[in-house]
Amino acid sequence: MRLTIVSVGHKMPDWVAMATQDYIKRMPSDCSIEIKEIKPDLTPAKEALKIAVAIPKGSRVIALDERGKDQSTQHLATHLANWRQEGFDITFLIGGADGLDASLKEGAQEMWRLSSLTLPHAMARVILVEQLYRAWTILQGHPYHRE
Ligand SMILES: C[S@@+](CC[C@H](N)C(=O)[O-])C[C@H]1O[C@@H](n2cnc3c(N)ncnc32)[C@H](O)[C@@H]1O
Repeated sequence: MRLTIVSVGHKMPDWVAMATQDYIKRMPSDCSIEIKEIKPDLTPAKEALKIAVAIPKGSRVIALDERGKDQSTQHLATHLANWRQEGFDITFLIGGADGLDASLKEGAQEMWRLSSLTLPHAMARVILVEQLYRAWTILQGHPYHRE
């Protein structure tokens, strides 16, 4: 199973790269996370064209948006276990300053929110990667996650 994050924003501050890489390198090879950065463009519609090209063929798509469906960390762990069992590849989409284009949100299999707050896209990226790592530790019974 491959987890891909297609995220608008490049040349991110060092703290973003450091935080994401720290969690990414803790993930096992059969549950790896790849981040594909998309250069911000003038409109979400223009960004959508580049995002669509970056989505791996056959991958299920989850658009991240503050208006999306709530997920608990425990739910994420259950999803992760199912995706691994089914051998699904999953791509998460994170928009830029003006959010994701409607075409991407409508075309995605699901739309999730990480919080009811509007997060900066850099923060959404770090939180998503940490939550994927946390979900994986739950499946492993690793002490990183405590109830
Ligand atoms: C600065 S936000 C965009 C805000 C934009 N005005 C909108 O209405 O969507 C940039 C991106 O971060 C992600 N994001 C921000 N807050 C989020 C949240 N609470 N849950 C999930 N994703 C979020 C989304 O992918 C969003 O497109």
